[in-house]
Amino acid sequence: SNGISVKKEESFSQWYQEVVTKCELVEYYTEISGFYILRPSSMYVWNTIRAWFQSRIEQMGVEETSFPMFLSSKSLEKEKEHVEGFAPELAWVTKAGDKDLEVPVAVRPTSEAVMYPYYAKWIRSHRDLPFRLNQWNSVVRWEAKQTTPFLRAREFMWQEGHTAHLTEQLAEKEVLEILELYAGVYEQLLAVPVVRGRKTENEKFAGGYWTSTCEGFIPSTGRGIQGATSHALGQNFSKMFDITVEDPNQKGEKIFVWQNSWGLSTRVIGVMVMIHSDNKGLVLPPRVSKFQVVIIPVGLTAKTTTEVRENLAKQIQDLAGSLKENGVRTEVDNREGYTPGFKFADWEMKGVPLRLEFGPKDAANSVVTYSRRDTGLKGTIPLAEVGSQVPVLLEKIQQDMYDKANEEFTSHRLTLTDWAEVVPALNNRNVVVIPFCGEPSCEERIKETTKSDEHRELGPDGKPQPSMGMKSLCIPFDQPSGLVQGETKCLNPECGSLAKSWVMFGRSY
Ligand SMILES: O=C(C[C@H]1NCCC[C@H]1O)Cn1cnc2c(c1=O)CCCC2
Ligand SMILES: [Mg+2]
Repeated sequence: SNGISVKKEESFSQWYQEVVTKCELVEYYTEISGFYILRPSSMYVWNTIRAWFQSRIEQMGVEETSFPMFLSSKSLEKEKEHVEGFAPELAWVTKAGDKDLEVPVAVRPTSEAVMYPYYAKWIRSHRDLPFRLNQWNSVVRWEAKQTTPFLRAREFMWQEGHTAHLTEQLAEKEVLEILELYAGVYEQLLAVPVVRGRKTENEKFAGGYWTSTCEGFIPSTGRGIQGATSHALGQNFSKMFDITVEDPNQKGEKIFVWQNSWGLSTRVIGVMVMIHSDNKGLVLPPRVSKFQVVIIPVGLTAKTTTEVRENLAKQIQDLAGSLKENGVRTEVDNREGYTPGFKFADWEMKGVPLRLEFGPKDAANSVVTYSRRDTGLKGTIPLAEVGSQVPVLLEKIQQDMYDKANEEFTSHRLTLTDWAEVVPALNNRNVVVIPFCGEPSCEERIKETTKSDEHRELGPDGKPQPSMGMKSLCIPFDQPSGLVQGETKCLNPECGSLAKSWVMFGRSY
C-alpha cells in the first residue's frame, strides 16, 4: 500500500522522509543531492505564512527589494573574518558557457555582502532612518552535513530583512518586534509553541552583536530546533561597509548606523510536519491547509438508484457551497472508481484537517458525519448547522493542536539544579533549563560531557547515529526564579564559575 511503511515512534527520520513525499509536500530532486521540489500543498503553507508576515512588516514600514543572487569575492572580502567560518558552504560560478569567468562569483548564502555596499550609498542622512528592506528569495548553502527536506537543504526559500537605525535602542525595539512576529507564525499559523530568548555567545551569529531566537521542540526525538532568528548587528556591519549618517546633535560628526537582520525559512514547514504528523501521514493545522474540509460521498452501492445518486450529489454541492460561503476551503472528492475507504486514507495522508462523510442514511437524518484528522474523533452535525459549526470546529482543531504540542514541550522542558539528572533527562527526550555561566569554553565542554552511548538515534539509513551532546538553545526571556546572582554556580561541575542566567540546553538539529 502507499501508506507509511515505518512508525513515527520507531524510525523517526525514515518516517519523516516518507511522510513529506507521500503526502505530496515535496519530491526529492534526485539529479543533485540536498535539493528538494516544493509541491502545491507546501507552497500553500509557505504562501499563507508569507502573506501573514508580509502584511505585518508592511504595517511596520518595511519595504520590499530584490537584490542579485550573486556576490563578488571583493564584497565578500569586507566581511571575511566572519565569512571564513562559512566559506566551505559557498557555491561558486566559475564559467559561463565554455569560457572561464574573469572573476568567479558566489551564489548568495545570505545577502549582507550583496546589499550593504548599497546601504552605504543610499543611507546618508539621519532622515533616511529607519531604513528597512526585506526580500523574499532563496539562498544556497552547500551543507556538508546530512540534508533533509525543509530542515536542512542546500537551497531554501526564506525572507531576509535588513534594517538600519539611528540608535541601539531603536534597533533593539525592532529586533524584538520581528521576533514576536516569528513566534506568531509558529504559534498562530502552525500551532507550534516556541520559547523566545537570546542565543549565547557560542551560538549567536558570529558577525552580529546579539541574536534573539524562537526555539522549537520535537517531542519524538526530544531535540530542540532553531526556528527563526532576529539579529541585532550592532555597528559591526556598518563599520565593515561604512554605513554612516551625520550626527544630528554634533555637526560634522558621523554615526555608524545600528543594524538588524532577520530571517525565517521554509524550515518552519519541517517543524510543523515533525510535530503534528502521525503514522497515517500529514496532519495540517487548519489555518495553513489548502483544503480544510474534504466531503466524501458514502453508502453508494450498485443498488443505489440514479435518483438517489443525483439527489445526493446535489445535496453535496449545496453543502460545499454553504461551507465556501462561510470561508471554509472545501474540496468534494467525487472521483469515480475509488472506494470511500481509499479516499479516507488518501486525504488522511494529505493531512486535511476535517473529513465530512455524506450518504443516503445521513441525508435521511439530515445530518453529516465528520471525522477530525488530528484526533480521529467522529460525530455528526445537523445539515442546517454545517455552515456555522464547521468554522468553529476548525478553530477548535487549531487550538487543540497547539495545546497538545505546548503540553508536550512544557512537560519535556525540565528546570534542573542537579547535574546528575541532565544526561538521563536528555536520554528521556527532554531539553533542560539550567544555571549557566555563559562561557563558550564551558559550553564546548558540556557538548562533550553530555554525549551518551545509551542514546543513539536512527539516521535516515536506519543505522544508529553517533551520540550527540547538548548545546545551548537559548537564554529564555522568561527566566525561572531561584538563581541568585553572585551565589548560584554554573551547573557544569567542571566549571565552578558563577551562573549568569538560566539557559535552555538540548540535543538539537
Ligand atoms: O545568514 C546569517 C545571518 C542573517 N542573514 C540574513 C537573515 C537573518 C540571518 O540569518 C548567518 N549566516 C548563516 N550561514 C551562513 C552565512 C551567514 O552569514 C554566510 C555563509 C554561508 C552560511
Ligand atoms: Mg548553517
